[in-house]
Amino acid sequence: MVLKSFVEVHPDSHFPIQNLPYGVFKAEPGSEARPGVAIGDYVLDLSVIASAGLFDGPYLENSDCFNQPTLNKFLGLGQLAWKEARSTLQKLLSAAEPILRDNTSLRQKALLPMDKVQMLLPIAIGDYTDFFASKHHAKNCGLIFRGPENPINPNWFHIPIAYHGRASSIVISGTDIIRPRGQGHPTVNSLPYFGPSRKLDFELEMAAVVGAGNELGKPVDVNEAANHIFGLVLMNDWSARDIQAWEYVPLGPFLGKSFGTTISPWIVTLDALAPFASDAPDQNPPPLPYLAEKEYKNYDISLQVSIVPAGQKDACIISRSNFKHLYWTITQQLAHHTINGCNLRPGDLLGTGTISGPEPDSYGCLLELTWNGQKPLSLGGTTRTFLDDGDEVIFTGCCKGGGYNVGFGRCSGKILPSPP
Ligand SMILES: O=C(O)/C=C/C(=O)CC(=O)CC(=O)O
Ligand SMILES: [Ca+2]
Ligand SMILES: [Mg+2]
Repeated sequence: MVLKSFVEVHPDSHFPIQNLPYGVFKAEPGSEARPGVAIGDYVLDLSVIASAGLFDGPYLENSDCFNQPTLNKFLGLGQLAWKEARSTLQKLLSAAEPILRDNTSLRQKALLPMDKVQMLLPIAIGDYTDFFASKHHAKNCGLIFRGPENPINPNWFHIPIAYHGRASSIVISGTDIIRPRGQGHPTVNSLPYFGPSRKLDFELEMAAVVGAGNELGKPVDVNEAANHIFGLVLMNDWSARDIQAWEYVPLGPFLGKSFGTTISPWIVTLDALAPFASDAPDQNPPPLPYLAEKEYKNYDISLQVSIVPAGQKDACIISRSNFKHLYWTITQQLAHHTINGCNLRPGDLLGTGTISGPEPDSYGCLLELTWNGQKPLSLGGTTRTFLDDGDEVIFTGCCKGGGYNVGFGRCSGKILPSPP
């Protein structure tokens, strides 16, 4: 039988009792930030549950991890504490359990309507890394940026390539993104262009949130790597293609990427995603032993990108992709990240890279969808090559289970004009 909550949850909801993703919210503008989990259209305030003494297992009983303005402390406690929290919360919220169900005053204090609270960044992100793990995306970018000779560099099939991103400009879904200014390619015999980016793009990604870290000098074994990942969020790695194309040869992404990155507010745990595990694509050539896994696992997460064009009300779907298309798994990414001894810390964010599928309608950015502006997209009676000021980009992600969803909600951002 499918587990049910006493909280009424619509069958289409992303947040049934099987999910219970973690976020950080403010009940009112002046109030303190605190951790919560999503259940249907409500947020369960974990500080209230903790104060009521309802986390009574060995790992959480005397912990103040739910009286914090971020989830970092809880993440650092490790997977046994996460499992204890999940089983405590699933029990408390289940239809059969009277403790919270039948305590009206506690219920009113602990369950807050989601549309009344403000969601914040759930973690303090010390370091942010962005991988490049979709073969389809790597190939398309190679064809566009480097030509048909060798679209994918040979090292790509051996190394989960990444770049170090900028943590300070990571923002929560719903935050406006200011169009960056920067340098673009000179035309023949002229100086480089300087001004507002003319090729502003999104990148459909997900990101792993690091739970327990590793010590400097002590790499994480690839078959242990899942124990270090707390969960996943949706991520938009906003990218200015003109700035990127001019600056990144030979060193890689810098100002073309660092002006903003958006994440969704709810961290869906790997425990909630476990029923949706799917086989990752075959890796040929086989990876080196330190990247060889007992099981190559992705998750079947349907992803969708829509745009509300400037001045319009309705969203137009422009791409449908899936997390399962990633070539390098998140566990290989994490193991590779630490193989030189680099230490990860609770709350670090590891972007997967743009998640493009094999079909043109599953590409994960406008660079690919419009083939660098050569094939404009039609949407809502207008067309786009790259993003206009006023456009809003919305990602959603959801796993469909037997009788329930495990979803991520949305990750959105609207483009504001560059400063004058
Ligand atoms: O050089 C290229 O082919 C393009 C690279 C990127 O845009 C970097 C990036 O953000 C990787 C990714 O999202 O997959
Ligand atoms: Ca990216
Ligand atoms: Mg970015």
